[in-house]
Amino acid sequence: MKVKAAVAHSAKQPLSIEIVDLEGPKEGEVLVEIKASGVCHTDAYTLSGADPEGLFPAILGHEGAGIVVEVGSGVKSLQKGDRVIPLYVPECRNCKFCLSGKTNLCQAIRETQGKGVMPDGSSRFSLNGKMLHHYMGTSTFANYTVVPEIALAKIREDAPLEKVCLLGCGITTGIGAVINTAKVQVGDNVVVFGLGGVGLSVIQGAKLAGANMIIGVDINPNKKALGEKLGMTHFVNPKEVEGDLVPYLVNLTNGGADFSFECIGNVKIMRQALECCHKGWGTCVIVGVAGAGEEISTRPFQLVTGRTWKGTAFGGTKGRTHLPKIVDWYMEGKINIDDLITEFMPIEDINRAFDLMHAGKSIRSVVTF
Ligand SMILES: NC(=O)c1ccc[n+]([C@@H]2O[C@H](COP(=O)([O-])OP(=O)(O)OC[C@H]3O[C@@H](n4cnc5c(N)ncnc54)[C@H](O)[C@@H]3O)[C@@H](O)[C@H]2O)c1
Ligand SMILES: N[C@@H](CCC(=O)N[C@@H](CSCO)C(=O)NCC(=O)O)C(=O)O
Ligand SMILES: [Zn+2]
Ligand SMILES: [Zn+2]
Repeated sequence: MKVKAAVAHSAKQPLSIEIVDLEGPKEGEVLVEIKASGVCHTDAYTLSGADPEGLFPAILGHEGAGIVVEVGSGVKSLQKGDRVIPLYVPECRNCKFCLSGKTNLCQAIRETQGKGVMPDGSSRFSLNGKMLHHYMGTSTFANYTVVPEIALAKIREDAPLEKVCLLGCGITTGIGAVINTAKVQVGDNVVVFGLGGVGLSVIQGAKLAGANMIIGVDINPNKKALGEKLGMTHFVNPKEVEGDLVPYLVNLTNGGADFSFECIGNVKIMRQALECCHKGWGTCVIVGVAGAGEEISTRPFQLVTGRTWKGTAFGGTKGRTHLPKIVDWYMEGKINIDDLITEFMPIEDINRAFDLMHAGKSIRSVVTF
């Protein structure tokens, strides 16, 4: 079939709206009509050329929601008409990782996903007979996409897809980082570096968890108002801090953060995020994605004296099991999605979504089809 897609022909180039060919779903696969997709910083990261797994040409996008149109042979858990959110972290419920009960990082199809193809090693997308790569197993910047059954969370019918698409990545990642990964407790002091869609969702997660101080750190002062609305108690602009940021934060928290979250993807800030943690027990959660070849460093003494570095993908969320409940939280008014959407725009305008992100003028743009 012919579908409309924003194609990334090569790194650093604007996306190009094209009519591309999409093959139907094969065994264990599902054809989904994508109704809306958020634009996450990770899409920009891959488009920038910094992603070691970045492949071109590709159809990017991993924060979508849509409706099942057709299921391939053997698909049992979904049927035509089901509302779904594609998962870049699938949940097969059968691999060593799923069965461990210790992680959400299902590895059933990770290898082919990283190569930009479906589990059988081929792509469903092509343009003028030339193969286009899938991206993160989801490729939501197209009005139709094919996704493995194990990478689709079925959600309730009455959820607005143009809103809950953001649960496909940023908001779930931020809230999950707090609840699943850090396990923030009532009264904890939390520092969040980077107040984009992810960091602001860490703030709302910390508020839900009953944190005491929720300190947001961002170089863009325009993030303050929304941070405060979502539960931030203190805003720190590093450009306005006299002296070093780390002792400033340690002093502000009376000894250091119980938990810090790096939601930028900057390895220098990852160090500051670790070092502002409380001696003896503070934990820094790495959420941001850093470019190819970048490494984190600190004095081992920071770890010897009781600080911990850990990381999270999709906020530790098991998509098929947990996302329906997180959609319920939104429908019940327990979590905020609406305020994080700064603009809806047709897919034709998707390059403006990247421009707004780079200019610090958006939280989440949502493209519709
Ligand atoms: N681990 C995961 O599963 C996961 C999921 C989603 C996103 N991410 C990553 O999380 C990061 C954040 O994503 P996002 O969509 O919220 O991005 P975003 O671009 O919307 O937000 C980033 C924020 O960081 C701020 N910032 C930039 N440099 C800064 C600095 N030096 N000091 C303080 N603040 C600074 C920006 O002003 C902006 O508010 C990205 O690296 C993204 O790739 C990871
Ligand atoms: N391809 C990158 C990895 C990027 C990365 O870490 N992605 C996160 C999700 S970011 C969503 O916005 C993730 O889920 N990681 C786990 C995984 O990729 O298996 C690289 O190679 O550096
Ligand atoms: Zn993302
Ligand atoms: Zn699995």
